Amino acid sequence: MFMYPIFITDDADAHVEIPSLPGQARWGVNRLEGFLGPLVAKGLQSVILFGVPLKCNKDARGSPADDPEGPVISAIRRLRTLFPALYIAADVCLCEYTSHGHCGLFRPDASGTLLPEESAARIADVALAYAAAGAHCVAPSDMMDGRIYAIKRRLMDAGYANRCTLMSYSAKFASALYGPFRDAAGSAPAFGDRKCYQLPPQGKGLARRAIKRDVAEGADIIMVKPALPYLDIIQDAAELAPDLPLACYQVSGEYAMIVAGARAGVYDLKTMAFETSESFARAGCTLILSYFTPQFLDWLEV
Ligand SMILES: NCc1[nH]cc(CCC(=O)O)c1CC(=O)O
Ligand SMILES: [Zn+2]
Ligand SMILES: [Zn+2]
Repeated sequence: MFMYPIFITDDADAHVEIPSLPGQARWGVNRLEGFLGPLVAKGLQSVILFGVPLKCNKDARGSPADDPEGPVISAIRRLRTLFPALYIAADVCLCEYTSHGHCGLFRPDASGTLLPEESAARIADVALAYAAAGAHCVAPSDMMDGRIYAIKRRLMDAGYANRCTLMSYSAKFASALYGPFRDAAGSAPAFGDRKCYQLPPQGKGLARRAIKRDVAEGADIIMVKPALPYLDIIQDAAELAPDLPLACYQVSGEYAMIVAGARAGVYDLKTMAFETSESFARAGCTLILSYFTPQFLDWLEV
């Protein structure tokens, strides 16, 4: 049930710890064999890749996102060769690659308005590039309207729709819990926030509509993010999309909070990691994106 989020940077030999995300690091492609080999031997089934470009030239269109020599495409290719049985998902977004740090494209006239159709088309280009590189799953986290249909259409037209799963971050809330991730990925917005395209925490109806819309647009997996504060939304998604796998993302801030609480003696780390994961399963999840995945491989002794 566990999918492990990993950060791939564009320095091929890098292994740099992320202070705000204890135990997690940014990895270069040359380090992936040593990093993941022991985990695959212990039963690791799947990963989701996040690109952390530090050397590239970011621009308004997020051009480095689908650079064939970029970290994500290089990592997909390398992992397919190294670990043929590993399921490889790739997060698809522009914020790590845009000069403004936002997840979509802006109207060029300084009005600060996003361009939903152009953004969805650009996201679809990036998703197709990851699918063509060998990703088993593409997971758009940008939240631009219409992106699921745009990606599905593009994958179908290029002959990849039956080879690449489309996992939608359907109910992604504008959360305070993404801080460590933005630190890790260098993707904090240069101005403003993401409240125009991520859901407000009180928006239960909006989340339900977003889930139904993504099912109708062709999503193969629905995701809810963050996880613990949104168990009701997970339960709603299980009801609204009963025939699709349901994922949740226990995000960076949730992970950091659990680790910090354990260090402060509030609870035992392992007990708390199990309790939260069991609550996701109870609410209806069949897939959990978790930074605890390597520890679960030990704890569960698969
Ligand atoms: N497209 C950005 C993205 N993709 C995954 C996360 C968060 C993951 C985490 O916190 O672990 C974010 C952060 C954001 O929306 O600002
Ligand atoms: Zn983004
Ligand atoms: Zn706004």
